Amino acid sequence: MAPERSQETVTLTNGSLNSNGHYVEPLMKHPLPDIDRPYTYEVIEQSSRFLLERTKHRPRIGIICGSGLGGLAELLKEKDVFPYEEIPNFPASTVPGHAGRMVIGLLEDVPVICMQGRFHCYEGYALWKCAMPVRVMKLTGVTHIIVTNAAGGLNPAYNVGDIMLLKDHINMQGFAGDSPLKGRNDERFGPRFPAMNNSYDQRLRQLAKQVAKDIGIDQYIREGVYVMLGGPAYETVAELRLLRMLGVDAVGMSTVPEVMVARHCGMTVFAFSLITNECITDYDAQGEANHEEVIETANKRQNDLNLFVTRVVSSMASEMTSANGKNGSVDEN
Ligand SMILES: O=P(O)(O)O[C@@H]1C[C@H](O)[C@@H](CO)O1
Ligand code: HPA
Repeated sequence: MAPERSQETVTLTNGSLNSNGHYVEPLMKHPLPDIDRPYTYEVIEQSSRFLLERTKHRPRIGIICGSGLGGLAELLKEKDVFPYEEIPNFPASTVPGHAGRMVIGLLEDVPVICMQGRFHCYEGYALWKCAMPVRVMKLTGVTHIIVTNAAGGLNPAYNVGDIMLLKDHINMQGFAGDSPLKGRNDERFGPRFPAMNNSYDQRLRQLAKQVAKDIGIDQYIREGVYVMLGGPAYETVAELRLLRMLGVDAVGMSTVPEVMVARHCGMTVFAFSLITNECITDYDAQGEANHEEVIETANKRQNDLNLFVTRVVSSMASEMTSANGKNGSVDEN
């Protein structure tokens, strides 16, 4: 519609015309476009309050379930289940193998909050939005987070079905100037310039290795470096060869934003990749990476992984109890 010139100023969608008919930019409250403007503390608080008002549990341990690994949430007892579409400010989960629910309950007798399905940037979400549930967990009382994913094995010594404990990651998006921590920083979450070395807690890795030994799956345990690429396409041979030269052991499409946000707000992090497929680094190979294989491997390894995570959570809760007299629940404060 043509603007009305006879008025002093005329409002357009993004700005206005002044009395001389010149377009005037709208006053920007913040110099960043929406995609780089993360939810405020108050918005995150609204989501966490929604959960706290609807569950009696007060977990200090959070779990993010990767592709095909959401079966763990089914094991929770006395559980309260919240589909993402019911939680204020939550995005929708759109990927097969990601149920899209927050489940809060008891794993054995330890209270946990479990994301049954996560958000990926290839679904169209900004990195901060992919990781926003971590801040929601933080404000519900979570201090320790277990992040899991399905990943392609790039280290030639790895086999499909292995469990790689993350000792580090490469934040490839960061190389290109993107970050889940981009935009205005709220010190209530954490500092403007957080350190990222020692992101993957050494003690929890030791504990997990001991658990793997105790339950007889230590032959599958590896320790390595994970890289997140944007996806959704799997990698080319040349890309994989480059990543291997950079020291990458496993390739995926998630986890790094969540871990960065968790570390920013002071959480202790344990993360592992289930190696669901072998990365193809040979031009003559006939096979192709595909999501069906990823889900199939995850299903095959489900029982071992469920037991592994259950025991890791029990051991973590025992250590938290002996450290400060709390059993993994903020109830006990
Ligand atoms: O959510 P995760 O990282 O476990 O899922 C991986 C990465 C892609 O979403 C998908 C590719 O098959 O699996
Ligand atoms: N590449 C990237 N992401 C993945 C893979 C892979 O081979 N497998 C599971 N997620």
